[in-house]
Amino acid sequence: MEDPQTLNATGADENVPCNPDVADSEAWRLKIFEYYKTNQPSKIKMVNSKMMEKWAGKYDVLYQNLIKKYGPLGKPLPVSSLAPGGGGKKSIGDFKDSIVKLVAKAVPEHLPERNVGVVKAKAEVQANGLETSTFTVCSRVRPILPHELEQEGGENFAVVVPGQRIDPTPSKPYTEEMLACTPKVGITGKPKVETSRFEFDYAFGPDSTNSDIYKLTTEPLVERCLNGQCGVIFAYGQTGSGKTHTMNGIMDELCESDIFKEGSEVDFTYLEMLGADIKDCLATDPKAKPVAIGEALDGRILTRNVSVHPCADSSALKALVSRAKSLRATAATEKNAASSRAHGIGIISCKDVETGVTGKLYVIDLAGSESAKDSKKHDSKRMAETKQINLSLSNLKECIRARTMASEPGMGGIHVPYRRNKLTLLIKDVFEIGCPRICSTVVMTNVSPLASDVAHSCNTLKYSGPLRVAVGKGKGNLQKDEEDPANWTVQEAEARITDAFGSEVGDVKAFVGGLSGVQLCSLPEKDYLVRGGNEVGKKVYLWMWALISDAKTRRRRDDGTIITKEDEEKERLELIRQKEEKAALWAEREKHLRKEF
Ligand SMILES: Nc1ncnc2c1ncn2[C@@H]1O[C@H](COP(=O)(O)OP(=O)(O)OP(=O)(O)O)[C@@H](O)[C@H]1O
Repeated sequence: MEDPQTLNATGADENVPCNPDVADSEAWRLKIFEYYKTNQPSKIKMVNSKMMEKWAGKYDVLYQNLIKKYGPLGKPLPVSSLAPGGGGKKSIGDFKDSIVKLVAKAVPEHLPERNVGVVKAKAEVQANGLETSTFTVCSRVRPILPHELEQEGGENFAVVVPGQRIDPTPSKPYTEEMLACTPKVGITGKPKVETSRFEFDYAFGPDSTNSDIYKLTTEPLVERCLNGQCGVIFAYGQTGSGKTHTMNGIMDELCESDIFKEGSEVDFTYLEMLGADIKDCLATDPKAKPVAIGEALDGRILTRNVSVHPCADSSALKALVSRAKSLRATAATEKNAASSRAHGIGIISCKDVETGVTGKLYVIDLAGSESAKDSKKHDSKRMAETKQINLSLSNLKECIRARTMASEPGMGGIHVPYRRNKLTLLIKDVFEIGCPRICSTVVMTNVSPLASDVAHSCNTLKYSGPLRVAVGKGKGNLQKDEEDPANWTVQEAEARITDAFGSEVGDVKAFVGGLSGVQLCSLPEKDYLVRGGNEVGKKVYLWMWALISDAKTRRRRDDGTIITKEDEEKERLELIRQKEEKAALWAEREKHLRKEF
């Protein structure tokens, strides 16, 4: 066999034998092996039987391609000229037009009508008393920005796009896809895209406006808030992916919403949180003490040194929102021209003046997640900030994952670590299993459309998609717990209190005051004392809490049915019987053994 060096091709088009002496596969294998060893040693593993089979009869073409891609034998091209993803002399940016066409092919032409009720449908599962916390997980890809469009060359073109609306199945009644088309340049030097599909409740494209998004995702949360419950929407994603744009847009829409209704009082608070440091953005006293968030013995979340701003009407709320936005923007530019380095938390409270029941709506603009590449140039202070941000984001994801897992039938005993972080502690109701105050949470995953960000976008989408629990999938088949006060209607609450306390409470209708069980659960002790007097009010309050804590520790079978006290007693007696039977058997055996020896 001829020495491969003597067949040395010094240029892409030279000396490559079309019908070479070394025509047999083994000789070509050695030749290609030598080539990789010299020009691309890190890929030497690729010379294997699979490759040889694939290129059988076309080894000369393969060799030509290698020369084009990695340079003539012995003169490898510098690494910097190789495109990411395995390209040759040309980079991904050089194939912009072809890749844009390939991405366009992946986009469906006609989409069926959109289902506009996903958040509400999930709320109905809650309304049955079957689930206390539901998650709707959406994604939004922002448009390419004018300055990005103006950039010549590079990877400033869109590869993340909304895809199909998926046909419904019982476990996935409504699903939309987000596609991430990762551009690559193949060994033949041709561009291609690898399409990854991610499923969400809603996938919003660059044409969707904040107002569209508000209607589908946040309007139902306003209803929650007005009913004394809890709604949370937060934006999560890479720095510069559009979180602040989305959450600010949602707050603007909220100012114009139905949140102002007769008989309710609206308050607004805006906090900024970085690790354990919490700042009240709307504090009027410059010497205000640091904000503190903690948990009371009875499980309520208490905040200290937080300014609460009453809003008489929409223009008062607008003024506060725009002050919070501008303060947040100033803080961001002081530190970094582009980035919010802390979580921004807007809290709207709606108090029913008659009943005192307060609903809450949280609009949370999370600090941007950063990859190692993004934070390479940070100084030590910025690195410490990044660490804090990444820690709290990972805790938040862990809590959502654990809470959604706890919604799967048969998944008992799951720990949700919401106390590890002030952000998750603040929105504890979302994570507490069996929390009497029901919560609807919307997770908005923001991604950049750019080819240069596609790896980060894929990671973000890959992580957030599975957090979604399909409507009715969760514990949809759970047996309703009739003993849990959170499930009582107004009439049931009246009947239960009458059964337990008879005439002791006096006028039971006045005591219950038209509140449902879940509303009664969220009343503080002092309200019970006002309703029933110090002695009886306290008795009813303690009785309610005993029922609530029993409901929280109630055991269930895998099929979702409740294990009642009687069932537990039967189980206990059966265990005793089995133990006694075993003991008797052993006693009998021992008797026989004694006889034998
Ligand atoms: N849907 C959109 N339409 C138009 N412009 C958008 C959209 N989304 C984002 N932008 C623009 O993109 C830029 C970055 O967005 P934004 O500041 O919201 O990102 P971010 O994710 O909050 O970043 P960071 O985490 O660094 O704060 C802004 O100039 C914003 O106006």
